[in-house]
Amino acid sequence: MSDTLLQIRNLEVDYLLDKGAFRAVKNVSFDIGRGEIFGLAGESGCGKSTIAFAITRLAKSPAWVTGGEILLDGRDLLKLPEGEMQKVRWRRVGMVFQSAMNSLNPLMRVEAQFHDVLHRHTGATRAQSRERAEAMFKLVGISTSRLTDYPHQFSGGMRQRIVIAICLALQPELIIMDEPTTALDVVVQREILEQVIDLQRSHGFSVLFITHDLHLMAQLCHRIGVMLKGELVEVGDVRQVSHAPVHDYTRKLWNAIPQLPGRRELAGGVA
Ligand SMILES: Nc1ncnc2c1ncn2[C@@H]1O[C@H](COP(=O)(O)OP(=O)(O)OP(=O)(O)O)[C@@H](O)[C@H]1O
Repeated sequence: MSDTLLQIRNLEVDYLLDKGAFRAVKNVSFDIGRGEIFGLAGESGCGKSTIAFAITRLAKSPAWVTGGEILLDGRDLLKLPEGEMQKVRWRRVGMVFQSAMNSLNPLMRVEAQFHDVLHRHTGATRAQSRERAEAMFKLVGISTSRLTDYPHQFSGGMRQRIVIAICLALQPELIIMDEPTTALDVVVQREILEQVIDLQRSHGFSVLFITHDLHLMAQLCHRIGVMLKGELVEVGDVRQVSHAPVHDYTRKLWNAIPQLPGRRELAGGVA
């Protein structure tokens, strides 16, 4: 088994608009290793979410993948029949999106939502789902007595933890987190992300972490890719990208972060 879990090769994604095709992702290539937290940074509209949707093949019209490969353990996801791809989604590649809190069904008790996902993907019985749901609730720090509650009975932060718990219940090898906590206040954001990192360390899954918050990204990720207008302009380990950025745009991104008193400026990056 290779150390590389996901290989994105020369990915190109267009949005087919009335006025012609708009290329949102241009010849992008990067790898994510097993157990690696890979961050994708860049200003709004540079194509980060388009890549996340392409990996999961959840991109909807007018998005169109026009070129490249997305290899998961060497198999090109872009070539899988939809039925096979459904088995990959959640089971091997979990997703926590910005709007994840809203992805819970308001009319179903949380326990039933665990069962729904677990039964569909693993054929779990109700008792097995309950057991798994309890274990996951403990992991994300919510009392198991609340499994019978409805989503509206939880705070925003708790709902996001629940989505993460459901995602983890299937033990995916890769979790894509696209602005997973942006809608939450900073304290809750940090708490949740610290928890995800703890879980990542104990469970060893890989993470593709997408956020505007470069500072947070530098704290959480092993490697970072920086995007500009659909192109990946720099990829490197977190120390290199933050302390010795090669691309001018990466330097600009760092310099755009408000400096804390006493912070050193290093080669255009921050220390
Ligand atoms: N449904 C769509 N139709 C047309 N263009 C789109 C559509 N969705 C995204 N785009 C365009 O594709 C480009 C990439 O968008 P994308 O959402 O991937 O960027 P992003 O880096 O994730 O931004 P953000 O950080 O704001 O979420 C942008 O120029 C955007 O306007």
